[in-house]
Amino acid sequence: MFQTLADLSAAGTTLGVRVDINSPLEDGELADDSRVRAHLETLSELLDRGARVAVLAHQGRPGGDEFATLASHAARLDELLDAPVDYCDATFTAAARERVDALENGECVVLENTRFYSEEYMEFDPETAADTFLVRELAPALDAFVNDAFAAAHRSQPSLVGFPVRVPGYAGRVMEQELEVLGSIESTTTPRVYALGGAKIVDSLDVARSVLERGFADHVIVSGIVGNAFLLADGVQLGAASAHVVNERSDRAVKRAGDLLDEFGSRIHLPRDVAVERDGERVELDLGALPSQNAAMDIGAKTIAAYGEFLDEAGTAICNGPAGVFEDERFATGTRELYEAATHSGYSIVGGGDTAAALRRLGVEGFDHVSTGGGAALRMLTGEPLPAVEVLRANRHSA
Ligand SMILES: Nc1ncnc2c1ncn2[C@@H]1O[C@H](COP(=O)(O)OP(=O)(O)O)[C@@H](O)[C@H]1O
Ligand SMILES: O=C(OP(=O)(O)O)[C@H](O)COP(=O)(O)O
Repeated sequence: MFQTLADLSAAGTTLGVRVDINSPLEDGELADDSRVRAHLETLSELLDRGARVAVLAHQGRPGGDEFATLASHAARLDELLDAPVDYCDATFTAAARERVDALENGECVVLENTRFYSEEYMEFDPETAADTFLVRELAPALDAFVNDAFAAAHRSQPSLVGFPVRVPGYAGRVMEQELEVLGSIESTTTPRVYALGGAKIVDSLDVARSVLERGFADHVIVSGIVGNAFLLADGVQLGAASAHVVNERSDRAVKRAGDLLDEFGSRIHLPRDVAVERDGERVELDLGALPSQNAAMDIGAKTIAAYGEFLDEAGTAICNGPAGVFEDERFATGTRELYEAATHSGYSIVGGGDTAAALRRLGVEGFDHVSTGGGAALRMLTGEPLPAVEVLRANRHSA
């Protein structure tokens, strides 16, 4: 097991608290604060108990269009938390350490985007991560480390796996709750239906193989780019545009999907129709009416109806990835209706940063558990260990 906040004597201690507030931005500003809100429980509890909190987090990826400072995240936390929240435009330098040292009990400072520092975007074992500048320079300013960043727990990066080597490590409330729900899938009610969509083809293929091989999945229903990969594997001539969207993400996806169909085809269900753009409008095409010059951007009504039957009868529905390009209202139908149907199952779980944002945008509510993680949730569902969790379990420092 691992230590939680119940094991932590927080009053008067200086804590490094790693959260995942990696969020959609618009013009460099926070466009969706769901992940920020997800961590309010942990941060409020620690601050109310008199801790001095230094928040560590990443935003975007180097070179990506959502790579930005955490200034707007800090401002939103200052609005949402009762305690004073400051922002420091450094992460591990002397300036950062001085700012952390200056914290009073019940105060919080958000340190700068960890990925502004090159080693953070590399993967290391915990001991090597503990020797990176970020961890080596900042750890002496901390009494303990709390990891609440479930959504990044699949990344073996310094700010996620290095600190528990140097100071006592604890799971935050988000981490604790996510591990409890996602770690007990195999004890949920059957039939279990996994709805895998979105763009993370490789992760989704990993999940599909794992849950089918282990007998966790009674049905896997596929949509999104993932569904298109399976259609191509099944010999459906979607068209060059759809094939390009699949192959640019993974040149082995179609082969891997084909292998899964060969081994588990009776439990994998593919779209029966897709939606494409034609003259600016949404047009739904049966598979027999393909190929299409334009890419398949959503699943069609026949698919929604067929998948809805699986979901209505499901004891548990586990979902990740939008069914279509939900950002375009013309192609949001599949996501809206498929995920509405998923909430009618006995127990419904959904994961993914974009998926959760899609559900908020489309007004879909009623899931029993909305995970903060996408890739992390998928990795967890494959039964693979999460590096940031394993280093907490190692529990190198007693409580
Ligand atoms: N048929 C499709 N063609 C192109 N993009 C798609 C399609 N279906 C879904 N998407 C895209 O998938 C993205 C989200 O997928 P993903 O990152 O896997 O979700 P999450 O972050 O929830 O794990 C969305 O931006 C959506 O536009
Ligand atoms: O948004 C995240 O992952 P997700 O898109 O799988 O939910 C996490 O913050 C991890 O970010 P990364 O995939 O850039 O390492």
